[in-house]
Amino acid sequence: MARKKIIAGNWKMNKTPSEAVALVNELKDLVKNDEVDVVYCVPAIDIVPVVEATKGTNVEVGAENMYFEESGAYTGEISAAMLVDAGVKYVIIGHSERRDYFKECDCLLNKKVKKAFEAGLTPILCCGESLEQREMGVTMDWIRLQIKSDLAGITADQVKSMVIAYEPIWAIGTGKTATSDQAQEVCKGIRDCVAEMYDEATAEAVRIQYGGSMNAGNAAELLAKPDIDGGLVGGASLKADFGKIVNYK
Ligand SMILES: O=C(CO)COP(=O)(O)O
Repeated sequence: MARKKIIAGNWKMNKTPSEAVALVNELKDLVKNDEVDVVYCVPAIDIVPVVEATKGTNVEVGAENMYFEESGAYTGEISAAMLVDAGVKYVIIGHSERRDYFKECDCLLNKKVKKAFEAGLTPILCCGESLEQREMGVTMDWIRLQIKSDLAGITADQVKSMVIAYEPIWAIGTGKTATSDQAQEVCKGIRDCVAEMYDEATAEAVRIQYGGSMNAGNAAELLAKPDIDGGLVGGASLKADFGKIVNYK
């Protein structure tokens, strides 16, 4: 069965609650497309108003992060149960900005992935290499390590339902997109890794996005590749361009 494309915006630390609602309303008609899944991953404080503003539309809401503990004394953190209760369906886990600036390691991310599934959220697990790693020729070794650690103990059925985002760090926010061939090669490598860890059926089902300077101009070429099942879009998700990415065909 063909995998349905999933185009997700990652708003990062942008948009106040009132700006968020204004953006949702601005994009409402532009992002209509029932052939793809459309997701807005928004800052925690924007979740409640964005869930409200997207009611009755084709857009689902995601979080950009969460903590793995159930509840308790974890000042500043947000639990999976809070996200679910607020109407969130997806959660980004292990974005390179969190791995880098907030020192999130694979053992923590594995706990977050487990908790997300336990709560009924769909994880969007990010992986990707630095420029130095690419130049050293260890891109796939590094990504395989990330995936194997972050998915430890996760079942085949869970993996079938999740999303993996390949985001080369050197392409994030730099305007320097991976070529569609480079992106395809790694997305295929990720699928092969899933096949090895689980089986062919799981590898065929899991959706793999590309992220890194995706925009209205390059989306169609990237999304035409056989192993690229969608995009995780940063900068271009904050403007009308996002509608063009969703309607890339
Ligand atoms: O990090 C990204 C999405 O998670 C990509 O960001 P840009 O699209 O701004 O490069």
